[in-house]
Amino acid sequence: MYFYGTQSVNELGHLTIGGVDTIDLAHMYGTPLNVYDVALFRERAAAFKETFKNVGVRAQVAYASKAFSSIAIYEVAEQQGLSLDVVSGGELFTAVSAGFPRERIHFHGNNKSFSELQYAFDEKIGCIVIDNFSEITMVKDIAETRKEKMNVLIRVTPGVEAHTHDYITTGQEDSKFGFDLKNGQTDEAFLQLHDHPYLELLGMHCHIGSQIFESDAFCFAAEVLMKKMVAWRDDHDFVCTVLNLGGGFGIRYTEEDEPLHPSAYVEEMAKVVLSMTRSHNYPVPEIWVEPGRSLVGDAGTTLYTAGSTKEVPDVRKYIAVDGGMSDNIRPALYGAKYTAATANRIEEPHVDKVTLAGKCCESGDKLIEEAFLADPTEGDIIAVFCTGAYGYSMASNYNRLPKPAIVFCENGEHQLVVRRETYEDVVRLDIPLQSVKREETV
Ligand SMILES: Cc1ncc(COP(=O)(O)O)c(C=O)c1O
Ligand SMILES: N[C@@H](CCCC[NH3+])C(=O)O
Repeated sequence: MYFYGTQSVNELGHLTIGGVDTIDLAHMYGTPLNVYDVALFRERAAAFKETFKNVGVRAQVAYASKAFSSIAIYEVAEQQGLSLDVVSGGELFTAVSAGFPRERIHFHGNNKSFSELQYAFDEKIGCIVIDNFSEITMVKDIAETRKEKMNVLIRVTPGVEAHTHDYITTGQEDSKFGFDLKNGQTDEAFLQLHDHPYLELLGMHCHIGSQIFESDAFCFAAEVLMKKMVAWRDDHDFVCTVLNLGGGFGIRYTEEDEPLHPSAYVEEMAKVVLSMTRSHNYPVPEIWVEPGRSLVGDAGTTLYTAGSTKEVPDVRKYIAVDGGMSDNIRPALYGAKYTAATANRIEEPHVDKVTLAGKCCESGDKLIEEAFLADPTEGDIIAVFCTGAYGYSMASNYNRLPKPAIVFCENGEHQLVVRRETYEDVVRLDIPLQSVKREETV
């Protein structure tokens, strides 16, 4: 059994997280339940920050909160001295609701609306990462009308094809994100922004994709952007003070995954930046990174209750749980792989091969095609590991399933941080038919 972070086993043979018995949690809060190991999040955050300190560069580590956005996780991020990457008015509102320091909020997105951008100005956030030409027009318009300053970065697609699922690569030229580096769009964006009276161009941003293991791809992206920064200095006498290299650091979902320690990726990138600054006599920029998955992914575990089983003779045994693609779309969307365990008998041999199915009305709603569990039977609590990133944040009410509750565990204590949706929540936006007149039919 592979344990993440503070996971362990207690005297009852139950899985514990943050020193709390997961079976107690399942009984107290119900299932499906997302449980976060807060100490692991803190450890990861500290490791990123420590790495930059050791390498000797100024840095901001921004939590890419699309991975899991809630007021409580923003509060923990704040406590850890992280910055915050938000990608919508809704995430910004969550940050504001958490009282997150505005100057450490960075706003991303390939189609920010005028009102979202105005909201960013209202809140005087730290930086807008500009993605396209219409955004330049809008941001200039807002800044000039209000006569207000705003820091901006230019998002660039550096032409790096990282090895990951097609849906989560973003650094290649044919991407909906950012300005292309090779065809001149990035330079054009630079010319439109670099001497604006209200917009403070800090530098460049790139993010090559998600769940990437090879550090070469990150280092290559750093090199490509540094070269462009040097060219702007040489041609326009403009020095970038910030280089944002995004997130995307891969984590271990199953034993097939062999990531480096998350902070090792940033160490290598920082070294590339330092060596380029030395060889081009360039002032060392502040490096920003945006880890999402590598901060919260393995800190999250989902607890389900096992329900019906079905044997397809000589083919497989299905065991269904009380959630599925509604709380974790990743297996259905990306073919993502996970591991699981029978949390109430965690020490027994996990040798029974089953397909862990969800309860949604879709044949593709399988959480794990080949799960090895300890003789799973109805009523068992099944823990699916590593669900902390892009699980709850991509959850839906498909089949009108209420979204799960979320509990934080740390030092033997637990706290509900997102309550479970009720059936009333599920219909809260519905408006019953009232005034539509029907033609009388005879
Ligand atoms: C711009 C940007 N930054 C950071 C991230 C975080 O990525 P990850 O969760 O893989 O670290 C993403 C998502 O892929 C992103 O689009
Ligand atoms: N949602 C994706 C990652 C996309 C990251 C956002 N750019 C996943 O679950 O792996």
